[in-house]
Amino acid sequence: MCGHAVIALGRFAVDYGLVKEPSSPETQINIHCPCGLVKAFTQYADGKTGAVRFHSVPAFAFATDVSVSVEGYGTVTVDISYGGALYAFVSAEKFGSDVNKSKTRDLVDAATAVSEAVKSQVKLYHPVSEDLAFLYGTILTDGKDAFSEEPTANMCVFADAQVDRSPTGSGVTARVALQYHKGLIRLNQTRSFQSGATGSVFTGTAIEETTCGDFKAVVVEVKGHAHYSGVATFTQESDDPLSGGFLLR
Ligand SMILES: O=C(O)[C@H]1NCC[C@@H]1O
Repeated sequence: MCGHAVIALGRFAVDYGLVKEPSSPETQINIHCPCGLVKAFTQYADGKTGAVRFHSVPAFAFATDVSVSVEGYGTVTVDISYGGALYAFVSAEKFGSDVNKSKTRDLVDAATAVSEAVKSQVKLYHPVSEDLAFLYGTILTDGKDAFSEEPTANMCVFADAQVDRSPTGSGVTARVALQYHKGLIRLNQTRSFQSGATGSVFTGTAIEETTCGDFKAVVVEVKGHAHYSGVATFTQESDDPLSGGFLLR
């Protein structure tokens, strides 16, 4: 699930007329993601769209204080949480790094090694669907999980060692569920989450208690801004050997 994309699609759906009669001050857009229904609410006034907030699927702390043996780094203790996708969370400090200042290469290497360790050493599970029981990535944090008005930073390294340029919608959801599980934030207490990569900010709030199978869960509201950067047309020619795309590692 991509919360960052939900925020972008919330604006796109209104701006490109997918919603026939948008309402002010907000228009609701229901988006069916692989993890379930995500409700987006797009600010809309005087014909212009603005910030988008969404309500997540039930998010829950899967396991806390899990020790894994990480190649090149030794034993590392991580938390694992679900916010539409499963992530491992660990403070960058554990690797002698700073999520805001260290070289991206160093952060990516540490996060990727953690992801590989968790994938091979921890049996993951999701009560709704086996398809959701995989680790999407590792989120390195600044360790500032106790409630504060100040933003807390994180960097998400997901899929094939890609770095998220946003604070990660599904990652913020998972991190809020983790903080709520640990009693570090209350319902309706909003925190700001800043991307260690770009400095962009989302807010995250646990708004409702719920369950997901046997897990105590919360619905999380994530809010952010998306901006247009262009319009593109892709073409696929039948004789192009690279028309299916390629991946450089
Ligand atoms: O915002 C998100 O949830 C996504 N961004 C990249 C990784 C996640 O899918």
